[in-house]
Amino acid sequence: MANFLFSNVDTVELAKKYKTPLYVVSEDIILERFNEIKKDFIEKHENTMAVYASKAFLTKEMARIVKREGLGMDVVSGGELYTAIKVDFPMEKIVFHGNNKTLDEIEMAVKYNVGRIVVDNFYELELLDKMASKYKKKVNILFRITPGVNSHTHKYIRTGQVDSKFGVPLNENIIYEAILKAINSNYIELKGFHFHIGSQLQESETHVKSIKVLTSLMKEIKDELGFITKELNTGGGYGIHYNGNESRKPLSYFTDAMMEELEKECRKYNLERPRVVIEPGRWVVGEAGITLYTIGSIKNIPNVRTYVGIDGGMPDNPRPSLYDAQYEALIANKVDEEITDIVTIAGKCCESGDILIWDLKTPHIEAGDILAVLSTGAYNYSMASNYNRIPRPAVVMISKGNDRLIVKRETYDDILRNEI
Ligand SMILES: Cc1ncc(COP(=O)(O)O)c(C=O)c1O
Ligand SMILES: N[C@@H](CCCC[NH3+])C(=O)O
Repeated sequence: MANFLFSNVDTVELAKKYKTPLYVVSEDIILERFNEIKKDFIEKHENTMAVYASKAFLTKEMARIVKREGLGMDVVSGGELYTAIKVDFPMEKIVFHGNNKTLDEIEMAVKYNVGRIVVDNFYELELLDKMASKYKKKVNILFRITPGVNSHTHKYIRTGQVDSKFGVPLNENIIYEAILKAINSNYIELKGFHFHIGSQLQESETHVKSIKVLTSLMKEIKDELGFITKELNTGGGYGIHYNGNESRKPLSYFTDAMMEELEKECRKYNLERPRVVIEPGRWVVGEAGITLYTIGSIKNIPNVRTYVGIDGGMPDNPRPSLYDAQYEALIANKVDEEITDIVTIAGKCCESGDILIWDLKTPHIEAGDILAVLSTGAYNYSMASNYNRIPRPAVVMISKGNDRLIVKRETYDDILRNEI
């Protein structure tokens, strides 16, 4: 009987050693992605920078890897920033996002001198101006702009359309006012703009359209306000393979298309090409992670369906119930067995919607088999909860055939830790 090897490590042995459910993350795959970013974006195009969108997957060890590899990091909360602070991440390489940063978060950003604060609205601009003046520091900002393009992805992970909670709307009066306020502040240095149009995108079309929109804005505000855009942060959003036809395209499929459009438009408008920043999250870690579960109860409803129960589900992977996300999976201890059955993988929560995979083709399954769900590296650990008071799984990182624990499995006492 053959076992499933993930990044050259026997996953059944990992399940035995660390128990299940278990997140397994391959440092080898993460490094392949970082190397592709360096070779095909940073070194290929001058005056560029890449920041890893830490919301996809962040632990102290992940932050150390990003730091060691020399990339920047996008954070979206005090908690993500705190993780970076705890590993002495270079603060000038931090980009701080968020549509409603709290005063405490703004203070943290100013105090620790984060490299860029991406300002989402006027309210934030005012709070930031006051905070920077209190600390007598000049802060570097970008404005997040909603470019008004519709991306083809689930509506909950679309962000660039006109009707979005994120960013400054593409409205002349609003944008001019924002820019003038920033320019006239003694404590704010406006470097340029940011857009992020959505996540798990399969085509570069909306990125390219957004570049068109932003360059036209850059031209207009240069003419009208004399403001020169020095930096353009183009967000992330590059898709990966989960299931069916979805694929992870080479990074350059997106970045070359954007750079080409940007250079063309800058020539057309006689603008100097700004520094370009990218912020991939899912593309870096999505396929670098899998989740291992142990199979327990099996319920066969004759002529209807077979439900296969696992020891995790919605709390460690909320994506199927949130976005109808579809995953591929296999029986890790039976990879060479003939596929004979079609089953539905059910999580253990008290929710009918806690189904991880509908109609998965498998060999004959028995209790005790190990299920490996693929492409769970992004937005699984980071979105995990303790629903039904289920402890969060451990995270194991594998590198060059070796495994190491990077996050301990939660205990019941961890769940009760803050309770009085
Ligand atoms: C501002 C910003 N940058 C980067 C990302 C990373 O997105 P993705 O994981 O799709 O690359 C997100 C999340 O969608 C985001 O909101
Ligand atoms: N959490 C989402 C992605 C959100 C992207 C962040 N702006 C997902 O799992 O697909």
